[in-house]
Amino acid sequence: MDTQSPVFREEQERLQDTFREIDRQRSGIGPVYRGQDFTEQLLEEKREESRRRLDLLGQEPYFGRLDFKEDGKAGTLPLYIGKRGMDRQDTGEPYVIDWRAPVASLFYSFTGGEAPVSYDAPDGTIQGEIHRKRNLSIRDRKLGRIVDSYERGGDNIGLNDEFLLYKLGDKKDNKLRDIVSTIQAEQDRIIRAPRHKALVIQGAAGSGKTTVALHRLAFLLYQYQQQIRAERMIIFAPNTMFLDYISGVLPELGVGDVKQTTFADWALDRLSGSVKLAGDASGDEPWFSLEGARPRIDDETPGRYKGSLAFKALLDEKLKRLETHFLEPLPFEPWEGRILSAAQIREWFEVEYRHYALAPRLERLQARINRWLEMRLGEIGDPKIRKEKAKTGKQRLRAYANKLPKADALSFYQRLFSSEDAAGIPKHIVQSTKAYLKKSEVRQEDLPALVWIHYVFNGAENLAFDHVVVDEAQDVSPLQIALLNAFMNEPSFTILGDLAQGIHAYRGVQRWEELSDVFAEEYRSYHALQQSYRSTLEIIEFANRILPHTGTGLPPAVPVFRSGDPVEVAGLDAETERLPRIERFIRDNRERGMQTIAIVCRTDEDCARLAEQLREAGLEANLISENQTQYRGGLTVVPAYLSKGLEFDAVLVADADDRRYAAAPQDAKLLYVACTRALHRLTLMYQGRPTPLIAEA
Ligand SMILES: Nc1ncnc2c1ncn2[C@@H]1O[C@H](COP(=O)(O)OP(=O)(O)OP(=O)(O)O)[C@@H](O)[C@H]1O
Repeated sequence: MDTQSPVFREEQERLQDTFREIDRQRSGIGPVYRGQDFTEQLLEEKREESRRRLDLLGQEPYFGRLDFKEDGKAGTLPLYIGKRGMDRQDTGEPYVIDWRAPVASLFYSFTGGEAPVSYDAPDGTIQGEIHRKRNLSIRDRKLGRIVDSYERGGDNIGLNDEFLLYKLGDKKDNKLRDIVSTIQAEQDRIIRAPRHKALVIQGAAGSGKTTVALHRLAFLLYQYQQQIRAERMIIFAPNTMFLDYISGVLPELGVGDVKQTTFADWALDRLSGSVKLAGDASGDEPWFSLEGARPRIDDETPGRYKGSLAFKALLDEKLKRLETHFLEPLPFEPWEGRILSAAQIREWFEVEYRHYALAPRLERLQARINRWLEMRLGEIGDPKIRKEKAKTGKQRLRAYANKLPKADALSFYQRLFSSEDAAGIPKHIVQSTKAYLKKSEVRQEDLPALVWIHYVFNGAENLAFDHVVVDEAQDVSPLQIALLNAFMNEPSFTILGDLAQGIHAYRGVQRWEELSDVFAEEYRSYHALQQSYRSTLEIIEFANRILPHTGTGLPPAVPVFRSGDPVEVAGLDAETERLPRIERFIRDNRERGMQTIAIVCRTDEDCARLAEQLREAGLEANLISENQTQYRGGLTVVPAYLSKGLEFDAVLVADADDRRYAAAPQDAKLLYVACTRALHRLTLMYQGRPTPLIAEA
């Protein structure tokens, strides 16, 4: 829009006025209080929160304007919508509206037309009509672009997507960003879904699943301020590098303190160091290496079996049996002639303490026997005899305690896999598991069961979550979800993933019902996101060719109409051409302003070799490996299986030949992941025969 136009000038004035209001309020808060007065300290927390809010507003006060005419009221009200809200100090009128406020939902749900609209306010439904929807971009305190995506009575053709396309055309750095200014209606429905639901979201690659889940956390914190606390929300993601990549979004939305972890780290924490992971703990190796036939995946694949509800049922049955026969009480005889009967011990354990989980019950029992002993000692008048008896009594109590069974998750698990007890578990799983359990080592696939047993033994240690986000949920198991649900009073989940990217299908789910079966009917809520925002039309259409080979039966992703360069598939005549071609790809894309460039190889070894070759050629690349904790952006060399969740301006899939990506669902999923990482430019390179997965139908 022309910067000289009356509309631009009007918005410019509004913006200046907003900055004046922000500055006024900011200076009204006063300096930071550092004294000892308790009331002042409490007030300071509130003042600090206001400072943070005003700082955020100061960077970009708002991004949208909606002119709303409420039924029964005179005049149209321009509502300015921002990441945080602000009322005018003098009149108390809302001046900027928080994007999470009920009325702001109109900004997202409205997609055009003159029909009446409504939103749910705390006092009931409010109806009215929209007269204008405007996007405003503000950077460095300056008004940039103004795009009207709707004007009542106007022709409104083709305007709707303009601002979105402008945003999607941006180049990426090393962090995921918030999308508050362009949240789409289908995404908004998920973000604003009620709290007590287990939302399962199947979303195409690039449909905004991760972003939407993070916005949902910000929404829940706003909407349920009294019931939900950030530090009782938790995000589970596949690895620490991914957590680093998404770590910018919540602070941008003004949300702090949400726990972010991987399931393995969380599980190991629960088990407080009582188990050791085997060297090959992930057990991923056979599934990603190229050598030999890749194993078949079914319900008896170890990772899938150990994460199944069938295995949980077996555990529960054995745990129940253990509980009923847990204690065969023996009488306790602290010294000759003094006996605490087995019946009394049983009574304490089975009746008095029955409400406790096994481990705290045992602790209470021991403390009770100790108290009984102290009382008996107190009855002895002669101090000398008392001292003698105390000595023997304590010794015998220690010996007695040693004989009591232990409520220890690893021992129980080891016993379960010892031959006679293992009935019901497929033989090949028993054999392979027994081998490493003997060395007191476990694998990641054992962690859900171990934490489950630990939970049954110990209770939920007050660890109730208010909300749980599980990202890349196609790789998690029903037992994991059931376990997390046990740490919550009522289900409140956002579970998101894409079965077509299920490259860990040997431990994940094949159908979403496997996860939603964990919840009662009234909590289940399934959503599908098909529109993909990340990549150009050309890249999405190309990736859609691979999709049918994944065996998931998922429909093709729907592109936003953002056109770019065609996808390039380059055949090489000789190995000597490979490195120069890769170097050229990097150079070309840098010249064209691409900030993040990834070369995706099939295996870790392929990546290590290429990164070394690039280094020798003077190109320093970040080589991504399994234990990476940070994603740095720039030039990256990454194995396909670790590229999941990330995105890059330009992607080169090196070695897209028929050996590395054969006609098999697992390979198709890997290639699909690799190709869908690209925002603007995608090239595939191969020697020999190209992968059959990209053949045109
Ligand atoms: N409504 C939107 N407006 C602008 N950008 C969006 C929108 N929705 C998603 N995006 C962008 O699309 C890209 C993909 O988002 P995100 O990584 O959250 O998707 P995803 O579904 O989790 O992807 P994948 O499964 O492929 O990892 C991001 O760059 C995100 O900012």
